[in-house]
Amino acid sequence: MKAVHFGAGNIGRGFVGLLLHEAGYEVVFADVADTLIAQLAAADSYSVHEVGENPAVRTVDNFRAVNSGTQEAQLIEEIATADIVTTAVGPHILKFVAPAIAKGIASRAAGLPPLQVMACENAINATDILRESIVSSWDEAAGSLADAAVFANTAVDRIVPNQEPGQGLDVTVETFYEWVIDRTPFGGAAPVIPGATFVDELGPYIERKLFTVNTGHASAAYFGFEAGLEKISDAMADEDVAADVRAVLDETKQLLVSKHGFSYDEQEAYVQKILARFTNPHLPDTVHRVGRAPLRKLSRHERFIGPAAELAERGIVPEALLGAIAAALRFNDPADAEAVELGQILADSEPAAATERITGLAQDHPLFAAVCGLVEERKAEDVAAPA
Ligand SMILES: NC(=O)c1ccc[n+]([C@@H]2O[C@H](COP(=O)([O-])OP(=O)(O)OC[C@H]3O[C@@H](n4cnc5c(N)ncnc54)[C@H](O)[C@@H]3O)[C@@H](O)[C@H]2O)c1
Ligand SMILES: O=P(O)(O)OC[C@@H](O)[C@@H](O)[C@H](O)[C@H](O)CO
Repeated sequence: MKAVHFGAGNIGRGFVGLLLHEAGYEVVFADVADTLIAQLAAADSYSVHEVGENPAVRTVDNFRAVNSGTQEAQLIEEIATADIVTTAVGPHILKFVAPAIAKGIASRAAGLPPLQVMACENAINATDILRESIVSSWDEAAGSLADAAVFANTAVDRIVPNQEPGQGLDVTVETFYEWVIDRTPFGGAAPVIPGATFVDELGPYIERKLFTVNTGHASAAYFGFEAGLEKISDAMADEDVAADVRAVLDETKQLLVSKHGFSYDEQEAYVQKILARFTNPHLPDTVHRVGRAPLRKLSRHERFIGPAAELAERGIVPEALLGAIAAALRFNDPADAEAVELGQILADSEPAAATERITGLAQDHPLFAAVCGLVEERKAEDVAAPA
C-alpha cells in the first residue's frame, strides 16, 4: 500500500505521515522545500517525540521523498500508482498541488481502484476545495474523474509546533491526536487507518474542531501577543488571557450546542480537554505560529467571523469573540506576510471597505457594524501611534 503525502512539514511528518506509516502504508512525501526533501531522501527513519502526559517516541520509516516543484514526472508516476493521496500544505496551497494530482489520477492504469484523496488542512471541507481545483485542471479525455478518484473530507487535530533548529527530521508533538474522516464517499471501501475515526456525518466534527480548538488557540495567540508573551503555554498561564480565551469558548460552545446538538456536558468536557492541551508546557509553541496568517483566520467562514456571524444572526452579541477579533487586528508581527498585508489594508482603506475586505462580511450583516467599529478603533490607534 502506498500513500503520497503533500507537505512534509509539522503536521505532515508529525501526524499524517506517522498515522499512514502505522497503518502500513509506504509514504512518499512530496514537498517544494529542497533541503527538507534532500534530508528525507537521505534518511532511513525519523522520530516523533510525543510530549506531555504519557510521553512516547515513535519511529517512522519506509518512506521516500519527491520534490513536487522539480520532479513532476516522478510525482505523477507516484500518484498514478498510489492508493491514497493526502495533503497538509495549508488551505491556500491546495490549488497549486491540484494539477499534479489531476495528472496522476489521469495516468492511472485501468482496473486500479479509485485513488482515495483526503486534504488534512484547517478549513471547513478542505477536500472539497482541493477537488474543485482538480476538476478545473481535469482533462476530460482521461474519462470520468468520479470513476478514478474518491474524495473524503477530514478533520485533523494534533498540536505540532514549529520545530527547533538542529532537530533534523524529528518532530515534537503533543500526545493527543484525532483524525476524523467522512466514511460516506468510500461506499464500503474506506481505507484501514487504525489511528483515524470514520464517521457518517463529518460536518459537526469539523465545525466543532475549528470553532473550539482553533478559535481558542488563535485567541490565546492574539491575546498573548498583545500581552507581550511568546509561548502559548505562557499566554494560558496569564490569568487575563486565560479568562478571555475561556469566554470566547463559552460563546462558541453556545453555538455548537444549539446548532449541532452536542450536549452541553459533552461540549464542556471537550473545551476543558482543549484548554488543558493549550497549557502543555512541554510544547515549544509560539503566538507567532498559532497566530500566523491573520487574514486567513479573519476570513468569512473561518474560526472567528464564522461563529461570530452565526451568533449575531441568532440575535446574540458575541462580545468575547469581538474581543478576540480586536486582538487579531492588532497582530502586527513583521515576520508574517499576512499580518503586514493586514496592516496595509487597515492603513489604506476606509473602515467599511477594510472590514469587507478583511472579513468578507456584507455591510447589511448583523455583525458588520460591530466589527467595523473595531476596525475604526484599530485605525485610530495606528494614527495615534508614535512614529
Ligand atoms: N501544525 C499543526 O498543529 C496543525 C494541526 C492540524 C492541522 N494543521 C494544518 O496542516 C496544514 C500544514 O500545517 P503545518 O503546521 O504542517 O505547516 P508547515 O509549514 O510546517 O508545513 C507545510 C509544508 O507544506 C510545504 N508546501 C508548501 N507549498 C507546497 C507545495 N506547493 N507543494 C508541496 N508542499 C508544499 C511546505 O514546504 C511545508 O513543508 C495547514 O493547513 C494547517 O492548518 C496544522
Ligand atoms: O494551522 P493554522 O494556522 O490554521 O492554526 C494554527 C494552530 O491553531 C493549528 O495549527 C493547531 O495547532 C492545530 O489545528 C491543532 O490541531
